[in-house]
Formats: sequence, C-alpha cells, structure tokens
Amino acid sequence: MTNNHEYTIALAGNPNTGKSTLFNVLTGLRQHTGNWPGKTVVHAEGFFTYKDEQYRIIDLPGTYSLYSNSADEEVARDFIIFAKPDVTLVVLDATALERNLNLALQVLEMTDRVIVCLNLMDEAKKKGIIIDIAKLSKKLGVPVVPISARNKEGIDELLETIARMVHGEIQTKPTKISYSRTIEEKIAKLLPLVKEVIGDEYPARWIALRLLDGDTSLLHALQSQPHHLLKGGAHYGCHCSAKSI
Ligand SMILES: Nc1nc2c(ncn2[C@@H]2O[C@H](COP(=O)(O)OP(=O)(O)OP(=O)(O)O)[C@@H](O)[C@H]2O)c(=O)[nH]1
Ligand SMILES: [Mg+2]
Repeated sequence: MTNNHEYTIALAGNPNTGKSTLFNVLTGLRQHTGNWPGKTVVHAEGFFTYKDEQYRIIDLPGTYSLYSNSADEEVARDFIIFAKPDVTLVVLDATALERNLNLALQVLEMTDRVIVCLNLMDEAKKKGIIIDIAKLSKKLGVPVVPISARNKEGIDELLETIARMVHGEIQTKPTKISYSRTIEEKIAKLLPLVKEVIGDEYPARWIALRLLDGDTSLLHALQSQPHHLLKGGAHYGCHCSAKSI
C-alpha cells in the first residue's frame, strides 16, 4: 500500500566522500539539479521508493564544517536546521575517519536523526584499515552503516536503517562534545535566553554555541525564516552579541 507522505533525507559530508555516487545509486534517473535560491551553489534533489514509501533526497554541498565560512556551508547548515530532514545521512570516508568525524560530530550537535554512512569500505579494506562498526556506533550514539557506494555494497542495509529511523524504530543518543568549563558555563547562561527567543523547535545548545562564536550569519538566517522564528520580534536583531556574556 502506498501513501502520499514523502520522507526527506539529506546527504552531508566532507568533499569527495562519495555523496553524489550514493545519491546516484539511490535515485538513478529520478533526479534534477538547479541552484539553491539566491546562491551559486548547486542544488541536487532526487527521489526513490523503498518498500512502497516515497523518499526525497538532497545532495548537500560537501563541506569540512557547518559554520558560516562559505555559501556551501550555509546551504548545508540551513537545510539541516530549517528543513529538518527526517534523516541526515553523514557520509564519511572510511580511509580518513579521524578527519571526517569532525563534520559528523557537528551534525550530531544539530540533530538526533542521523545515520553515519561509512563509505569507501572497499578502499579501507585494501589499505588494511579495520573499523569496529559496533563500537563506533555506540560511541557516536547513532547507527553506522558500512557501504561502498561505487560497488553498490551495503545499500540494502542502509535503506532498511533509513526506513526504520523514519518510522521511529531507532532511538538515537547522539554524543555531545563537552567543552571547557568556561564555555560550558556560558552555554548554561545562554540556553534559557535562546529557548525564550526561539522556543523548542531548534537545537538550543547548538545555537548557543554558534552565538558564542559570534556567528551573525546564523542570526540573519533565523530572521529570514518565513514563519519568523524569533518570537520576540525585531528587537532580537542581529546586533546582539553573545560575546559579552
Ligand atoms: N573506491 C571507491 N570509490 C568511491 C566510492 N564511492 C565514491 N567513490 C569515488 O570517490 C570520488 C568522489 O565521489 P563523489 O560521489 O563525487 O563524492 P562527493 O562526496 O559527491 O564529492 P563533492 O560533491 O565534491 O563533495 C569519485 O571518484 C567516486 O567514484 C566507493 O565506495 N569506493
Ligand atoms: Mg558531490
């Protein structure tokens, strides 16, 4: 039986980790590209069906972080925060895990609906790299699925994990970075204020961290949301600075 509901999946990851290869495997010809509104960043969107259910998948630009250093990072960040995909797939290069985990940890601060996709497992095997998948999954607090997108290996398990997550059958507990005492104290001070202004709809701890970093681009993004997230109105403008806290 089919229904009209469509789940949204975002693909995030460092450049060159095989996101587009995976996107092509999942969507085949059911895809189109354009630009993100107002940006020169490529927007690739595709569709697939799994067990009679419809999925839309967005191939986000490859980035090393999700701050506000570039249009690519802003596009990826805004999609994860504002579009609230049902699942964000973080595609990691299994041969460069340490470097790739940086982005994964950032995504885990933004959303708890995350599946880590360990790609290029064929290359990792060739290089004699052995990864304890269960241990990594336990440490990160989210499912980790090993795949080789180019060889179409691990795709069934990945699809099944996606389906189980969108149906609420997987409880995640994303690991959260603990910062120094000074920063944690500042976060604790900011959290109630952030919640007062934006409510519960967005990841308050992550927003507090971005504010502490002086990320005004995020404030602009919050203000330009159509449903006007900033409950208090214009006086919570972009001139407020968390640095003084
Ligand atoms: N050996 C191997 N190579 C792969 C695999 N998946 C992707 N690749 C190769 O890795 C390279 C990068 O793949 P892309 O899919 O373009 O990577 P991407 O993450 O979309 O890159 P950006 O769009 O630049 O962020 C290509 O040469 C792919 O053929 C895999 O599972 N194994
Ligand atoms: Mg790509």
